[in-house]
Amino acid sequence: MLSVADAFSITQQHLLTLPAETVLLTEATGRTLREAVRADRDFPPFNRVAMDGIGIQFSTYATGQRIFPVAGRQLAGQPQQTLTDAGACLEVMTGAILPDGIDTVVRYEDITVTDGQATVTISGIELGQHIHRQAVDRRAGDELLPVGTRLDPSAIAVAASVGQATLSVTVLPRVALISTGDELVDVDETPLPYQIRRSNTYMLRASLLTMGISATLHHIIDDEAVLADRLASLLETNDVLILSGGVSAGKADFVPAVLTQLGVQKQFHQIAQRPGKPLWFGTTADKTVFALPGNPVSTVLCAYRYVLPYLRASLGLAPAPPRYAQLATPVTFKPAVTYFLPVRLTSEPDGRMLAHPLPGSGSADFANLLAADAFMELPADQSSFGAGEAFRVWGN
Ligand SMILES: Nc1nc2c(c(=O)[nH]1)N[C@H]1C(S)=C(S)[C@@H](COP(=O)(O)OP(=O)(O)OC[C@H]3O[C@@H](n4cnc5c(N)ncnc54)[C@H](O)[C@@H]3O)O[C@H]1N2
Ligand code: MOO
Ligand SMILES: [Mg+2]
Repeated sequence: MLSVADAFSITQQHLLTLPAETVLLTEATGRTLREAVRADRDFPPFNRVAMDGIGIQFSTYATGQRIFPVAGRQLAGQPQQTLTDAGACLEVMTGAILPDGIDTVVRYEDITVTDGQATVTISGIELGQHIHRQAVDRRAGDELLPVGTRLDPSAIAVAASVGQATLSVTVLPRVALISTGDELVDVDETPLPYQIRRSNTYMLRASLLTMGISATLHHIIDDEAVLADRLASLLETNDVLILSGGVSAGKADFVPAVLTQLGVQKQFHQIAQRPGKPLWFGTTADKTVFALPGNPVSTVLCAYRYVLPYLRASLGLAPAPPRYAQLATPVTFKPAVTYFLPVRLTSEPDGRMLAHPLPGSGSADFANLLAADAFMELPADQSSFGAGEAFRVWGN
C-alpha cells in the first residue's frame, strides 16, 4: 500500500494553477503575494533622529565644551534645518530629519536646560549616537516581501510604508465541502436514534477559513444517481471538491466509483496509515478531488496532513516549517503503517516541546480531539516509541 510520503508527494505533483488578482491593501490580509514588494526609498529614507534631546557637532564637544546655547528646534515633519553656529545646539525630536551641521544627539535625560542653555551632565558622549542612519535597514530597490509571502499584519505594514495601495495576490480557489451519508442530519435538526449530526464539513470549513478560503457546504444522500448528478454540477463550478465519507468498503460507499464515472482520474486510493487509510485522491485537467474517510478523526488528520498543505502550495505559499516534539511517555503501535497519534503539546521551561499521547478510542472519537492539538507522525517501520524520541507533528 502507498506510503504517507508517496501519497503526499503525489498530491503535491497535482497543484492547482491559480491566477493572480489585484486587491486593495486593506483587503489583502492573509492572502499570498504574487509580485514582490520592493523598497521605494531607503529605510530609513533620511538620517533620522532616534531620541528626543539636543543635536550638537561632536568636534565642539571634543574640545571640552559642555554648555550649548539652544539655537532652535527641529521637529518631526519639518524640512531639514541647519545648525549655523558650531558652538550651539538645536533641540531635535525623535523621527525628525537630522539637521545639517549636526552629527550627534544627546538625550534630554542626559542634559539640563536653563535660560536657553543646554548643559551636558554625563560623560562618554559618542560621535554619531542616537542617529538612525539613512539606508541602514534597507536600500531603495531591495526586495522586502518576496513572492509567496503570506500577508500577515507586519507584511501589511511594510507594504503600506512603500506606498502599495494595492497588491497582486493569488486568486483563492473555489472549494466545495460535501458530506455524504443517509445517517447525517444538519446542525439545526434533531437526529433520530440511528442518525447523527454532520460535523466534518463544518470542521473543514473552519480549517479553510484560517487560510482565507470561504468554502461552500453541501450534503448528498447515499444514492449513486443523485451523487453522480450533484457531483457533476459541483465539479463544473469549483476548483476543488472535498468530500467526506463513502470511500471505504461499505455497500453505500459509492464515492470512488462515481468520481471515476465522472471522469475524475484516480491518483490513489488508500494509504498505509492510521487513521485515514481509505483516503481517495483524484484530478481532472484543472480540478482536484479529495474524498476523505468519514470517521471524524480521519477527516481532521487528512486535512492537516494532505489537504491544507496542498491548498497552501497551490496558493504559492512557502511550506510551513516542520514542527517537531518529543514523546512525553512511551507508545507502542504494532501494525506496519504510519500511526498519527493525537497529542497535546506542552512547551517546557527547558525549551523542549513535549507531546503527551491522547490515543482516545479510535478514529470515531472526535471528542478526544478537543484535548489534542496535533497529530504526531510515528513511522511505519518502528513499533516501540520511547519517551524523549522526537517526531514530526501536524496541526492546523
Ligand atoms: N470492511 C471495512 N470497513 C471499513 C474499512 C475497511 O478498510 N474495511 N475502513 C474503515 C475506516 S479506516 C474508515 S475511516 C471508515 C471510512 O468510512 P467511509 O469513508 O466509507 O465513511 P462512511 O462509511 O460514510 O462513514 C464512516 C463514519 O463516519 C461518520 N461520518 C461520515 N460523514 C460524517 C460527517 N460529515 N460528520 C460526522 N460524521 C460523519 C459516519 O456516520 C460513520 O460513522 O470505514 C471503516 N470501515
Ligand atoms: O480512517 Mo479510519 O480512521 O482509519 O477509521
Ligand atoms: Mg463507509
